[in-house]
This record gives sequence, structure tokens and C-alpha cells, in this order.
Amino acid sequence: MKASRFFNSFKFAVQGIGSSWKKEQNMRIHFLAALVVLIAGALSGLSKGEWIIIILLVGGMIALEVMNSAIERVVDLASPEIHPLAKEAKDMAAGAVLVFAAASAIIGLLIFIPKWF
Ligand SMILES: Nc1ncnc2c1ncn2[C@@H]1O[C@H](COP(=O)(O)OP(=O)(O)OP(=O)(O)O)[C@@H](O)[C@H]1O
Repeated sequence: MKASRFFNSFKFAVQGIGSSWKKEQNMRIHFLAALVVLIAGALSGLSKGEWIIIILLVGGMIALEVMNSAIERVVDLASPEIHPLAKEAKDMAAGAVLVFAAASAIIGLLIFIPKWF
């Protein structure tokens, strides 16, 4: 792959994250939560293994939210009118985000609570 093509792909991917940040309130909430978790991690003296888990969770959460935003747009494009399949698709994508957020919250508590108490 040519270097310019690689850098263009990278630029478009960053633009995708930027659009999600600008247009999706949930995305901004996820970034704020990520910042809080990273600051808490820095203050709590996490081990290398714990940092790897936290970074995987934070990165996975943001990646999943970007994917959810992408699915919402494709659904809106394919079905601007109300359709039960459009609802199912959007709700399933939102459900995937919810499952990962719940699992991340539980794992985060398992890591942080013993550090604080
Ligand atoms: N074209 C559609 N047909 C049927 N149901 C829809 C459609 N678009 C959205 N919905 C449903 O309406 C509910 C509310 O959707 P809403 O438009 O508030 O949020 P969203 O489109 O899923 O996300 P966002 O607010 O971030 O754009 C959800 O259950 C969603 O699945």
C-alpha cells in the first residue's frame, strides 16, 4: 500500500471519530468517562496487567460507540421512514454497547475497589 493511501485511510478514520464526537452526545460521555478512569488509574497505582485491561476496556468502549454511530447512520440512510427492522437494528447496536459498558463497569469495580478500601 502506498504511504499516501495509508495516511488517507488514517485521516478518514480520525474524521469518523471526530464526527462521532461532534454529533453524538453518548460519545462525549464515553470520552469523559474514559478520562475519569484514566485519571483514577494514574492515582490508584495500577499494575501493568491492570492498565492493559483498563486500556482494552476504554478502547473497546469507544470503538463500539463509534460502530454504533455508524450503524445508526446506515440505518437512517437505508430506512429514513419508520420500520420495525430499522428499530431492531438500532436497538441491537445500542444493546451491544450496553453489554460492553456493563461488563466494563463490573471489571472496573473489581480492579479499583480493592485499591481504595
Ligand atoms: N427508522 C426507524 N424506524 C423505527 N424505529 C426507529 C427508527 N429510527 C429510530 N428508531 C427507534 O426509535 C427509538 C429512539 O430512537 P432515537 O432516534 O431517539 O435514537 P437513535 O436514532 O437510535 O440514536 P440517536 O438519538 O443517537 O440518533 C429507538 O428505539 C430506535 O431504535
